[in-house]
Amino acid sequence: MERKSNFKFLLEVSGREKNKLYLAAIFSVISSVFAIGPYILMYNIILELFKESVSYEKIKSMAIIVSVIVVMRMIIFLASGIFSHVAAFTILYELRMKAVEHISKFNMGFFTGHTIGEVKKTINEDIEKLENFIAHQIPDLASAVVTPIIVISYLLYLNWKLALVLFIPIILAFLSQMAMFKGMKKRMEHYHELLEKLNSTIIQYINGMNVMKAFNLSAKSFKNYKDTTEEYAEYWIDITMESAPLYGVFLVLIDSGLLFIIPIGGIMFLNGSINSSTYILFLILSANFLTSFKQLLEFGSKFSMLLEGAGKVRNIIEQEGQVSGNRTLNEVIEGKIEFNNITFKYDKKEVIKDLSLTIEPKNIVALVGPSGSGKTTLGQLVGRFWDVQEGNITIDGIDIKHIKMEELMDKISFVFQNIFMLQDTILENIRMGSNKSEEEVIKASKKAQIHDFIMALPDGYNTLLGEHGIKLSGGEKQRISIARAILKDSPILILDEVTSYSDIENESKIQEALRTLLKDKTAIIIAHRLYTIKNVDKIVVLEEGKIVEQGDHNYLMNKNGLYRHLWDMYDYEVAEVKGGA
Ligand SMILES: Nc1ncnc2c1ncn2[C@@H]1O[C@H](COP(=O)(O)OP(=O)(O)OP(=O)(O)O)[C@@H](O)[C@H]1O
Repeated sequence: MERKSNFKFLLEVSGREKNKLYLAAIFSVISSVFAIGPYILMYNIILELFKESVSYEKIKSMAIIVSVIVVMRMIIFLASGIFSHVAAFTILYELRMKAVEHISKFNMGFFTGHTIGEVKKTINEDIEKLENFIAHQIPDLASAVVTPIIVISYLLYLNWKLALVLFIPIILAFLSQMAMFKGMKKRMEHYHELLEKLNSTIIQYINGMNVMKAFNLSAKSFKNYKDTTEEYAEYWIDITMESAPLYGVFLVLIDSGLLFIIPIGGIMFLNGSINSSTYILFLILSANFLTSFKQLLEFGSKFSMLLEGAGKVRNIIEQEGQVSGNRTLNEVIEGKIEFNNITFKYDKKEVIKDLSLTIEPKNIVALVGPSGSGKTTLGQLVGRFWDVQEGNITIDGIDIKHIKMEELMDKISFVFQNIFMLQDTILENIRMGSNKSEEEVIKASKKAQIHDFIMALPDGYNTLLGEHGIKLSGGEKQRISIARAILKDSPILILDEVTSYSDIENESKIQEALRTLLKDKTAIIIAHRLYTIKNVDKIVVLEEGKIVEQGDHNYLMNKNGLYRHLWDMYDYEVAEVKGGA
């Protein structure tokens, strides 16, 4: 069932460049027909040589025809390759763009359900395998089907009885192939699983190297990689051991065609049912016929591998993305956020439970609570990183699911702890694809307290970040990310407060930058350090996905509940640190 639809998908994908592919297939067939030409001429030359008076003129002209055919075949073969490759790379480009574009529509859930290794393998390797199918196998298949048909039809026409003899090795070889492919689909699925595992262990091993080194875990992780590589090697050894005998039988049977033709043809020749020329032609063409047939059967083995890969590509391309709403928002919005009886679970466990909360326009609300109480999740739900299962979230009374995704993203800025930097200049890292001018970027950077730092760099705003450029400290990245948000100037802000600052100077600069950023915005601060949120409009205390208290600092301190308890613990920790220092 799945196999069929994966095949359909392959045809559909290839169909986008069908004219080029038809041409490639036609040229490929012509080139294979031309490939038979030299055999026929060879046969005629042999016949000529057997004649009593050999005409060297005739042989010479046949030799010239053979060379012309060989050259023409080469040209036609090249043309077929050019058409199929142009088609393949056009399709591959489209598929890759589509896959990458489509991925951005998935909610974060997709990326927790699939490893980076898996996604990378699909976009790079599985799509690349389609190139093999489109550029090589479609034209090869066309000629592998057409050539044996032409040859066998001709042989049947010459002498159908002797031609039927050729079917004996074919039927036997076919049976051995069937035995070889039994359970192939399962094996191919296992092969792809192993390859993905191999990919993700490599990525994990390299990406996590610094953390693992710090914890002395690199040996363990290396062991994971080693084990997966071993498993992969064992898989191939098993497959080879299992299929090698059957493949050997297949090859022998296919090549045994002449074993049947020589004696049976010989007997027929001796009893006068065929003449010598027919006998010679059979000997020559049956070898050609069986080789093309071998190609056709071998195609089957590559094909099941390809279908499995095509299935993976489909999984990404046809995976339902997050449905964007179609409502647009006013240029200027109030920025009121309401959570109406929302319930959310990542998997089975409810992380947010029937929660309701209203955040008035331009108010700053801090979410506090023990680790794992759902603060980050609640913040991310506003940007539809995930969709709630029950209830709804509204902005100015409009359900966020109904708002156009681009509009929603335009109205919300996120400042996370884990800041992603593009491998680009600082200017572009602050601009983040917007068309804001350099002056505006500089203004935002000044407000974010990062301008002086940038100006002290050798290339200023044109300094490259990333692998080939400079590295930033955590606090500097934080200020760049604040500059991004100031420049974007969205009315709503979701801020995941950093847990620790590298130094006092950085800390005071970041606090100053945040004050500018938060001015006149509706903001949700996911708070980890209680003293930074003492003055916000409302503090919401979460525990196991529920609001247990809310109010301002003084109210909550007097209430003597969880908030007070968190403060007591916090004071104790701070005193400990100070005492220890
Ligand atoms: N991507 C995810 N997939 C599955 N479960 C998740 C995911 N992210 C968080 N969780 C779980 O959801 C719960 C709430 O997590 P969340 O990060 O929202 O809490 P938090 O209050 O922000 O915690 P912290 O203060 O430690 O950052 C936790 O039990 C966590 O394990």
